[in-house]
Amino acid sequence: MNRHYTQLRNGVQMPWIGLGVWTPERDDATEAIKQALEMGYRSIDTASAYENETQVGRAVAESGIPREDMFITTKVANGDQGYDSTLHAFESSMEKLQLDYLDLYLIHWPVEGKSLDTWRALEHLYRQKRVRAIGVSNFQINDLEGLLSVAEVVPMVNQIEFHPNLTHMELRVFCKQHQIQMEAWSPLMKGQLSGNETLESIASKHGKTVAQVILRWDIQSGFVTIPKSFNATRLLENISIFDFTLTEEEMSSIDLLNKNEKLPKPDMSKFRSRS
Ligand SMILES: NC(=O)C1=CN([C@@H]2O[C@H](COP(=O)(O)OP(=O)(O)OC[C@H]3O[C@@H](n4cnc5c(N)ncnc54)[C@H](OP(=O)(O)O)[C@@H]3O)[C@@H](O)[C@H]2O)C=CC1
Ligand SMILES: O=C1CO[C@H](CO)[C@@H](O)[C@@H]1O
Repeated sequence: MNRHYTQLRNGVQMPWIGLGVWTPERDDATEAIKQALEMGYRSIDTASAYENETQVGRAVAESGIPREDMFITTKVANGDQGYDSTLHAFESSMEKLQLDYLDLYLIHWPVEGKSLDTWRALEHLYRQKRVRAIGVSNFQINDLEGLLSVAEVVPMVNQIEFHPNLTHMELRVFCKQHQIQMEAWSPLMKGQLSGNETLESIASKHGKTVAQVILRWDIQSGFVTIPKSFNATRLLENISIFDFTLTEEEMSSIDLLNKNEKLPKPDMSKFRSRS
């Protein structure tokens, strides 16, 4: 059902939709991931900071799905940034994930004075073939310009907050120019989906839910999307988006909902050195 892939600039195939597994409550993700894999999900987005890489590793190992069919992403935490500490953090993540290679390794957030050294470590892991693709997260145009001025390997992915209230038009143009695949975090606005007449009317025209319309809009906008759900009904709902197409007019009317509005910031104390 979700065997739909985008091709990264180095030729690696990445599923258009994956499962996000961050929860503020630190709920156990193992059973939800297993259910998702049975339904056809093949891509999982975790991070060292989510403290659930062990659960991801267990669910993937117990699923019996061939390694080459899976696409696993994790991220280096802010407190681990720097060259040696990133290499160390990578090995720790791999052990928890029970993997000998990773599909995508991201810098979780830009950290001033550290991210360029972190990037050199990611380039090293990429050259050593420990990682099939490397990228960044939460990088704005100025962060990317700084990185691109020194990078030997151009980032393949930039994972950012993206939903109908926050559409990053300029960043999208920049990433497209540099063949950096955009990826949407919190695509479902953390579940705050009701009360928007435009989205509700498009959903009812297609016989789909508002969540499905937003996820379809993501991929038609060229964004890989990683909605989180630990509920069987919603897990299935979220990957059932390949049997309809939004018109150009519908796409534009969703683009016009943009308010440049970020979701409220959660408690960042778990994210160590992020100030
Ligand atoms: N790089 C970064 O800095 C960040 C990355 N991320 C990544 O992105 C992923 C997704 O973002 P996240 O912040 O979790 O938020 P999402 O926008 O994916 O929303 C998740 C919430 O929406 C609910 N939900 C899921 N599907 C539906 C549906 N079909 N209808 C109604 N409600 C639904 C979920 O509840 P339920 O589980 O009960 O279904 C959950 O409460 C994260 O899990 C993480 O992997 C997130 C934030 C930052
Ligand atoms: O990855 C993450 C999980 O979600 C948090 C809340 O949106 C983010 O701040 C963090 O970067």
